[in-house]
Amino acid sequence: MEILEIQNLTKIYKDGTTALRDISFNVKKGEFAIIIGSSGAGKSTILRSINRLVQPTSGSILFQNKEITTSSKGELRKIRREMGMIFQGFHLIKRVSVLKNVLHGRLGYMNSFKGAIGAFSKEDEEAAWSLLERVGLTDQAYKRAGELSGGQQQRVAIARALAQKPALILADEPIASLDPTTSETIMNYLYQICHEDGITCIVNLHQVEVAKRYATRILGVQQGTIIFDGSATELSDSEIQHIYQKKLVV
Ligand SMILES: Nc1ncnc2c1ncn2[C@@H]1O[C@H](COP(=O)(O)OP(=O)(O)OP(=O)(O)O)[C@@H](O)[C@H]1O
Repeated sequence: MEILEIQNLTKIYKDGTTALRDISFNVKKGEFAIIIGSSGAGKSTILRSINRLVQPTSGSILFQNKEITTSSKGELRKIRREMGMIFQGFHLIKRVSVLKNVLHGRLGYMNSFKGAIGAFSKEDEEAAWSLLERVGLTDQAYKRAGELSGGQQQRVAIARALAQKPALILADEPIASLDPTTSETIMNYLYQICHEDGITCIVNLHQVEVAKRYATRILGVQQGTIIFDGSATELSDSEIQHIYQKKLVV
């Protein structure tokens, strides 16, 4: 079953930069898709278009059969709570506790008054504790998020994304600022939890070897176009060279 259907997506930024050129691809429920490509290829623009942090110039994005590119503010709020987002820089609120950060994953389901005063339900609190347990951080729950190591902060970000009970997780360079061992831990958590819970995941990565290890599908992007779409075993050295090779500008 398709969870995401992207058709003829183009993004031209205000300054005239064409970041995406007429790209089309579908994602099936349960896929762990990894997008690779050199810096500036358009990876972030793809992810940000999917949750409409970026407004596409043209094209269509259907998420669970709902059109994202033209949805109203209210519809977008509902759509976004089913999409967890994980960033390179973690995007936690550093001065509040780890537990509160995880609970913030529930804000999209609360009215703004309850959200503002932090009136989380008992059910939400229990769920947050069990998510912290899944990412091995119950002993850090009352620490301020900013006191944690980078790898621990990314685990909090994963738990926060899961608190949304998402159908889809979008992870934009989740290991770019972490050392190799910590990166492996993060990828293991992300892969395992998505696999166990049937959550579809799209990850942007720079590290091709890591992509090959985890991806059920790899998308290779070059200058705003998808030039490879296949499995890790299909991604040969020459394909990798092709993806990372810059076209000559004449
Ligand atoms: N807000 C913006 N305004 C203008 N151009 C932008 C903007 N954001 C991105 N771009 C440009 O769009 C192109 C694609 O950028 P994008 O960030 O999607 O690439 P990327 O593959 O994610 O790169 P990286 O791996 O370095 O994060 C690049 O040429 C970039 O400079």
